[in-house]
Amino acid sequence: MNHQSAHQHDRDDHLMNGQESAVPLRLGTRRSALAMAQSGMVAREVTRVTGRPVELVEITTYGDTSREALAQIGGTGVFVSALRDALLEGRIDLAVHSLKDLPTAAPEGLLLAAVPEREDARDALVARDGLALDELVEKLAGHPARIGTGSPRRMAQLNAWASARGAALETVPIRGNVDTRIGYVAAGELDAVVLATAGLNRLGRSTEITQHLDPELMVPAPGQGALAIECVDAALAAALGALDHAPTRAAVVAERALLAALEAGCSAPVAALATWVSPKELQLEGVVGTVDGATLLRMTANGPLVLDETAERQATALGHALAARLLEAGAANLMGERA
Ligand SMILES: NCc1[nH]cc(CCC(=O)O)c1CC(=O)O
Repeated sequence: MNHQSAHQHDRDDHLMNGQESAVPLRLGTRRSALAMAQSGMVAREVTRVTGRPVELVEITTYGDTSREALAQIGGTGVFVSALRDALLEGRIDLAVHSLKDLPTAAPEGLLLAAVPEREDARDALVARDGLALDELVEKLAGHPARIGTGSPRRMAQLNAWASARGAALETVPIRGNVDTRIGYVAAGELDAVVLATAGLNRLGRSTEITQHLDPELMVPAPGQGALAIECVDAALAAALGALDHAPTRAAVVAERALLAALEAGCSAPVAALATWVSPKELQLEGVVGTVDGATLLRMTANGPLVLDETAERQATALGHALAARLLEAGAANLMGERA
């Protein structure tokens, strides 16, 4: 009997702990297939490191409802603001964003709890007939290849690639989710579209990629392929820190420092990619140009970087140093040339 009640006592304890840990964390997410895929993956990881179940809370952002071109509605923050509002109002406990959609300035009270390990940062071509970019323009024999992208950064680098080869290419501004964009190619309305490799991988659609666009051809957007987990509560942020990948965080901090410094000085397309050339050296490549591709400034900076508590400061310094060199080389003159 004694034995049984002791056993019962254990079970009650266990149940109480179980109940405490069963309070679900509310994870705010956009509703797009890509956002849901990313949030589902993060949700499983959050449960693994916190022991708590996660419930997805769908939030509609302005970027999801507006039909306007992103360059028109301002771009920065349109996919993010509604999620951040929900965090600050306590309607959700954490939010998952694509890091490249995250404005460089964070509002007071939000913590960047984790930057998980980055997926493939490269852009990807999804072209008709399984073609790569050079095969596409060759096959069209002087008729301009029609390539869909709404991104000034992608337009600038596609146009620069084409003019360096005397290839005929026309960028067509498009918007919409991954399905819609690939649909233009399937329907024969466009010869190709450019999308982020990471998004296609996360959606299980990597087989539709006909060419990975290496940085020599196209440097990705700052933060592309990486996710950001934001929250308000410091204890939760500390627990979610287990999902942080220090080398990824340092890389995206460098890329975003470059973006922030250039945003102040120009509104031209900006690309940035930081890669680890050794475990203690980060290389940052930055591109600023005009949408027509006529001017493309491209520079690289290397910095020794130790992944300790000063890592973010070192990465920021690397981004700022490269931005200063780009501005000195004329990046500021590209100001206002956004198309
Ligand atoms: N602006 C939309 C957006 N934000 C993040 C991604 C892709 C996923 C990522 O970069 O992590 C995309 C779609 C795309 O560019 O194809």
